Amino acid sequence: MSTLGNSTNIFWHECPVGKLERQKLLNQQGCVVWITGLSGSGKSTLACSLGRELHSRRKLSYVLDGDNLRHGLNKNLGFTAEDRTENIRRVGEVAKLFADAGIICIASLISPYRKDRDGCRALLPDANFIEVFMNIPLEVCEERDSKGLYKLARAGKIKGFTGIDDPYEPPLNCEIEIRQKDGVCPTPGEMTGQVVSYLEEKGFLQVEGSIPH
Ligand SMILES: Nc1ncnc2c1ncn2[C@@H]1O[C@H](COP(=O)(O)OS(=O)(=O)O)[C@@H](OP(=O)(O)O)[C@H]1O
Ligand SMILES: Nc1ncnc2c1ncn2[C@@H]1O[C@H](COP(=O)(O)OP(=O)(O)O)[C@@H](O)[C@H]1O
Repeated sequence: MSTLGNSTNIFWHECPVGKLERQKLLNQQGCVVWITGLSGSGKSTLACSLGRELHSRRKLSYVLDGDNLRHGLNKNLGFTAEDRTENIRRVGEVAKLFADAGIICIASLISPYRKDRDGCRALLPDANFIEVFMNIPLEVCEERDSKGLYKLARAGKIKGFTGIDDPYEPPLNCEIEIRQKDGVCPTPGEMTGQVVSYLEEKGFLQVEGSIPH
């Protein structure tokens, strides 16, 4: 018997098929690619492009996109500091389940607070949490303004917009940084290549003793 959070009298039930067996079936290692950055920095673009590239390599991935999850799982949350923290906590827990399933989980959320991202990292073995920082200047994100939200925030019609009147805390020690070179943003293909190379180098795209199909 154990006590956890607000739940009492709960038990952990071990299932017979474990993570390693699932990974062998998939010939890959479950992990979380956590993409953080300002609105408009290219998180969703990278997440989708990465998912497509992994799929073409017969690797199973799944995208957890902040905007999309707020249509369902997180529809009761807004953008106060408390709600953002709860948003990230929930997605971190879901991402952990996907990684345990052997899937390469791609989470793309602003996730503005360092301690919240670190909390998600702490749910997994450290190497299995790959933090990708979209280090794209605010001016570039604002210039893109694909949803028109920066314009509304500047006009005071959205309060507490990240980067305008709400904080963003950049990672101190991320695994991957996407940044401009000579004032030019990498293309979606280049960003994707950077992440795939990392996954390949660290051995996430294969597993010893995989079961042939
Ligand atoms: N106040 C405020 N601040 C920032 N973003 C806002 C806000 N209001 C709405 N939006 C839209 O919500 C998307 C961000 O959702 P997230 O779940 O990723 O945010 S967070 O991680 O909880 O901070 C974000 O999507 P992206 O542009 O894809 O980042 C916006 O479209
Ligand atoms: N590497 C890139 N180079 C040029 N434009 C990009 C790049 N990545 C994203 N964009 C464009 O910027 C806008 C915002 O991208 P998006 O992926 O929606 O950002 P986020 O999910 O961080 O809000 C979109 O119009 C997208 O096409």
